[in-house]
Amino acid sequence: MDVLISNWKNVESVPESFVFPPHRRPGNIVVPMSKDIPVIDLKYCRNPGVEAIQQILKASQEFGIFQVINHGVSESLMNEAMDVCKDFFDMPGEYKAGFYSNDPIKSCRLYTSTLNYDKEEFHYWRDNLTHRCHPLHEDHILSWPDKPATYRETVGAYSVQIRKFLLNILDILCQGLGLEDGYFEGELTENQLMSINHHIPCPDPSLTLAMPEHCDPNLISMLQQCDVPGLEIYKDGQWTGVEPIPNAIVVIPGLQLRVISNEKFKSAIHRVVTNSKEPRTTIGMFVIPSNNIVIEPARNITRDVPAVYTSYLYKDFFSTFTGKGCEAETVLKCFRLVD
Ligand SMILES: O=C(O)CCC(=O)C(=O)O
Ligand SMILES: [Fe+2]
Repeated sequence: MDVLISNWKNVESVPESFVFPPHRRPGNIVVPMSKDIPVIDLKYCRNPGVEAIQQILKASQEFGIFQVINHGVSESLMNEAMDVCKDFFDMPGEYKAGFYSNDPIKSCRLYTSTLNYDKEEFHYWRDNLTHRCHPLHEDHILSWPDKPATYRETVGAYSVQIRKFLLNILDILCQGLGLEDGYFEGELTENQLMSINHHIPCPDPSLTLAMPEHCDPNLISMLQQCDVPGLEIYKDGQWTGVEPIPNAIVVIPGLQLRVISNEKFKSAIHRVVTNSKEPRTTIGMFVIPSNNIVIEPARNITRDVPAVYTSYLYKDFFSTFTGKGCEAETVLKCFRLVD
């Protein structure tokens, strides 16, 4: 069978290599949609009011995830970006094969499950296309799909608008934490990856997952869900769904924000489940520090309270993260100063 699940047709049962051991299966439990995850209305503001700032801070403290509406990113551009991403996964297998790679160094790679496909015990029900998209160097753009024909133009414009949006959110968090102006400018936000997930309908969603339980290891992430649910967060001992709201942007502060905020902020534990009816496509954008930047609890915060974490290089955090099976608490423990 073809490795890429987006090439599979008429799938009648879950192949054995995608069936999880019983204790890791999502099972048949119906997970309700969360009524609590904050939905923050920015009313198209470049300079959001005090109320929105307070809401974003509170959401970062209590949930480590929130949704934003009226965010200023063009709705038609969001729809066009989703369309070109879906169209890419609908392209013939021979075209997509040119992008297939499990090499994390490659600036554009298409793979199934995880980059560890060859060694992992069981596979996740997803295909993923990841590529760099900041700065918009021609070298990067030339590595992106050239089909559908509008992919590069649309995704280029989308990357720029989403970056503006995420930097604006970081400015708000910077003010809210009382950090010096421009704290997140430069190397802390040097890289940006676009990560498109595609899941075909799964004949038995109780047996497998589309993405494992995880926290995002980077600085901050955004997600554009399509209208098909699947994203869930783990809070207060249970899983709840993140409702797909048309044109909303989901924001997840990453583990680096948890460290920089000295544990004031959370980074939501999340996973993705499959469904048997419809394909699901989502676009994620990850803002990532440069490898050699020092990450530490912000000094403006640790003037008054003890630092919870030691200083480290981002690359050391990231290699520990992948080395420890992407298990957030285990990794954070390696850099903790206090229990
Ligand atoms: O596709 C989703 O809804 C979530 C994706 C995600 O969590 C990730 O790519 O890190
Ligand atoms: Fe994630």
